[in-house]
Amino acid sequence: MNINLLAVPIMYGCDRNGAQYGPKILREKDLVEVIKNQNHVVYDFGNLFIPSVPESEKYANHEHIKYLKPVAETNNNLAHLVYSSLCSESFPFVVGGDHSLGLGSISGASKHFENLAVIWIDAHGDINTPETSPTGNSHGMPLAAALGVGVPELTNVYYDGPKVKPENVYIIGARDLDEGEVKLAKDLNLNLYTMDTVRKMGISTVIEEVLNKIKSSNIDGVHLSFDIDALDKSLVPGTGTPVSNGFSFEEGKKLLEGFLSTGLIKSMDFVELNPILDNKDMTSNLCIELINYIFKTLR
Ligand SMILES: NC(=[NH2+])NCCC[C@H](N)C(=O)O
Ligand SMILES: [Mn+2]
Ligand SMILES: [Mn+2]
Repeated sequence: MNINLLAVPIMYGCDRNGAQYGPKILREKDLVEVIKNQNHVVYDFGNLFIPSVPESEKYANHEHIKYLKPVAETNNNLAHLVYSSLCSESFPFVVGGDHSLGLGSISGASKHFENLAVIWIDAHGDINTPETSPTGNSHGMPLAAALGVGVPELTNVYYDGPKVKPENVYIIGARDLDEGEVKLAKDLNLNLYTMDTVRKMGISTVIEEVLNKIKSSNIDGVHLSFDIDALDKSLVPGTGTPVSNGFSFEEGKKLLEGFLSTGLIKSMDFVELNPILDNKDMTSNLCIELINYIFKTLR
């Protein structure tokens, strides 16, 4: 397959120094070679330009959302790269950076597809709004913004209005949802498979159910957004918001393969590696292993 490697070294969405170095360390660990060795052609687009804004201007654009302007601008640029990749029949693999970039990916993919579905594998829902966010960090908001909920600067990224319908959103592995997120998921009737639900149903049944729903709803493209904090806290010290009771490495692989082997996934994010927080490269090494597996199973 042709793969467009889109690296987005952004940390404005998590406000935690280090997340911007995800692409750098993964490249040092032969990211490009790893993908090529799984029989893909890689077009490395280099690092997306991230505007530099001093910390003193964190709240210059909004009283509660940090770095709103550079986050919106970055997502706008990313969206166009994702859209262009899809137009040229290349698979956009977006490497973060923090999860605020999920908005740009979804926006680009949704311009290309008539009816897009989004699978969001994450310990978090990332469906906060300025009103519900406990932190003001926009990496907790991208999925809400893609659904059309939030400030116009985010909900109107790339083109005005919602990018994905609530019935086409699948959140898997959530175990740290804020109060307002639980409410929004309910109000919009999102397909929410919390970790508790996954444990009750079993991973295979969850995969099967999600795929059946997608196949029966005239979806023409699926975007998979993978936040490494979906994995258990003990496995990923190098991420900004780790949460216990997460997936094991084997479970993570099983989930990824379950979706990637179907041929339905047309674009993907891989986010939230923070090398500065890492413990002896344990997380970045695990990321490389996962990425190897992703491109081994991608159809
Ligand atoms: N992509 C992430 N790791 N998001 C974590 C979000 C944490 C929390 N819910 C917040 O809004 O700040
Ligand atoms: Mn996330
Ligand atoms: Mn997360």
